Amino acid sequence: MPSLGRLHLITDTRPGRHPLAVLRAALPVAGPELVVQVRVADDATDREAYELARRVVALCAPYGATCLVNDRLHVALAVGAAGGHVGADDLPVRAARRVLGSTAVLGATTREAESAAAAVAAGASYLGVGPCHATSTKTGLPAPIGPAGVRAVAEAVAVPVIAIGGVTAASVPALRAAGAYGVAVVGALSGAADPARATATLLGALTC
Ligand SMILES: Cc1ncc(COP(=O)(O)OP(=O)(O)O)c(N)n1
Ligand SMILES: Cc1ncsc1CCOP(=O)(O)O
Ligand SMILES: [Mg+2]
Repeated sequence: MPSLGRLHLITDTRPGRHPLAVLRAALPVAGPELVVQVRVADDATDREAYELARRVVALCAPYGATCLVNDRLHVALAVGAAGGHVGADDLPVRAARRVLGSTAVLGATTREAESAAAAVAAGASYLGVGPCHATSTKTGLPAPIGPAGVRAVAEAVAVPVIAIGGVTAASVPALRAAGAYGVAVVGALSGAADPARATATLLGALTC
């Protein structure tokens, strides 16, 4: 299993956003610490997901960064991504592991200790835990769990915990202190005036 980067950049494909420009800015700064999760809107076609993922894989390779694909594991396999991420509406973790194979990176979403342990037992190699804080990027989420919720999960499992939801550089120290191995962000990089600088700031908070 490849070692996991600490900064997970989730592609922002909302109108007016520029996921590949953000990625091009982040890659030289973060290199192998960057995990790029290709996430497209639910109504995007598989072809659109494939074309974006194919480009992300090619951009990541020279920097040693990792590409994962959210939800659509057939796209992950088709583009040669390192793995995928699944949540409650996606393939169950055990089925996802069967699809991706034993050596792939497989992330699973969880927000409490019991389901976290079950996801790891089923084959998850890391956990996406949140929402930690309020976010405007995804609707319909339960209340934020905060650093205390992250701690409860991190204490229950031995795999890396990636905190997600409203994460900024300012919130990273408390999440790290709670046991998060890394963070996943959309807005903190996609909405930054200077994504390269924002990447450096987030990385600095993650690795100090
Ligand atoms: C790192 C990480 N954590 C959580 C999620 C959320 O996954 P999911 O609950 O399946 O929701 P969607 O992202 O599919 O809308 C994630 N993508 N990444
Ligand atoms: C996909 C997802 N799942 C939980 S929060 C979230 C979005 C996180 O986006 P942001 O970093 O902009 O809050
Ligand atoms: Mg999902």
